[in-house]
Amino acid sequence: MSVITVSNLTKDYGKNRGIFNLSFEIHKGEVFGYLGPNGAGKTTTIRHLLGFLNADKGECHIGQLSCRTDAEQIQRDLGYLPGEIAFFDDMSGIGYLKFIANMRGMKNFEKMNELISYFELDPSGRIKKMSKGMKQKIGIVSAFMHDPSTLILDEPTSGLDPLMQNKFIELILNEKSKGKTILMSSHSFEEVERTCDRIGIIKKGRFVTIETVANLKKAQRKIYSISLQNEKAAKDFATEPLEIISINGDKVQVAIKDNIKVLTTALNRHPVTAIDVVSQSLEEIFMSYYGGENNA
Ligand SMILES: Nc1ncnc2c1ncn2[C@@H]1O[C@H](COP(=O)(O)OP(=O)(O)OP(=O)(O)O)[C@@H](O)[C@H]1O
Repeated sequence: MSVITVSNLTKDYGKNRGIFNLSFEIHKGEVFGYLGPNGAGKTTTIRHLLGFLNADKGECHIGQLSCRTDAEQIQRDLGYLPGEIAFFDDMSGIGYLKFIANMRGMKNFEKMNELISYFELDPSGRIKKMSKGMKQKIGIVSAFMHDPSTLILDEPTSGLDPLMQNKFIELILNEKSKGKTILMSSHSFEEVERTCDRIGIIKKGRFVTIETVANLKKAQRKIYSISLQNEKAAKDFATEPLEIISINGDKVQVAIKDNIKVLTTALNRHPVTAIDVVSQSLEEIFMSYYGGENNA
């Protein structure tokens, strides 16, 4: 069952900036990672889902609600963590949380208190005086405290230290086990790898891929490091019809996708002393989609 549905969503800011014909669905109980370089269009998409922006073309829905016409209800029900949180700086952390709770008509504060202690947060001080990480924790508590069934989180761990990032990942896994549906934009490959079922990567406002994490890993070629008896043998090995990545002394690195037979034939023909698989991290896989560009 689709919980978040985006159809042909387009917002054209001119000069090829914005988002163009984006379509995707996020199913119940799924954690969807929304990735892309800076300026790719992640926040623009999210702002449409919250009903803060109206599309030039296309539409999006959360459950049965239209993000355009039912924005008020969506904003009340959804668990939303913005990329940049606009706080009332003069309020205390707890004052802000109670204010939001009140707006949502929240009666039960159990989850709010649990989250405050889980993230080791002292919300009594004024937000103005809080560190970036503390403010981020307030934002996270605010997004999760009413136990929403759907959450949209824009770079949720930015500003958190590694211990707290880990705690956040545990929180996501726990919420996922309860059937929550989550869209999460992120620049942290580790966080995405550990939490997401599927990933959509956008660049310049268009999808370059939407894939399961498992398939992304599978589709990737494998790198083998072959050790040979000496440098000359390594050079000879490198003349085989294989994709040679590097030759370094008596070691040759080759990339293999479907041509494993070519490799086994080559291995039989040369004085090989060892073979190691060089594992590629998901980050390296992502970077091949990002294309190594700094700009979207
Ligand atoms: N109000 C606006 N007016 C004009 N251009 C805009 C506006 N808002 C966003 N853009 C442009 O649209 C593109 C997408 O921006 P967006 O903030 O959605 O990217 P992002 O993927 O969230 O980036 P980041 O990872 O840096 O947060 C960028 O080129 C940005 O400059």
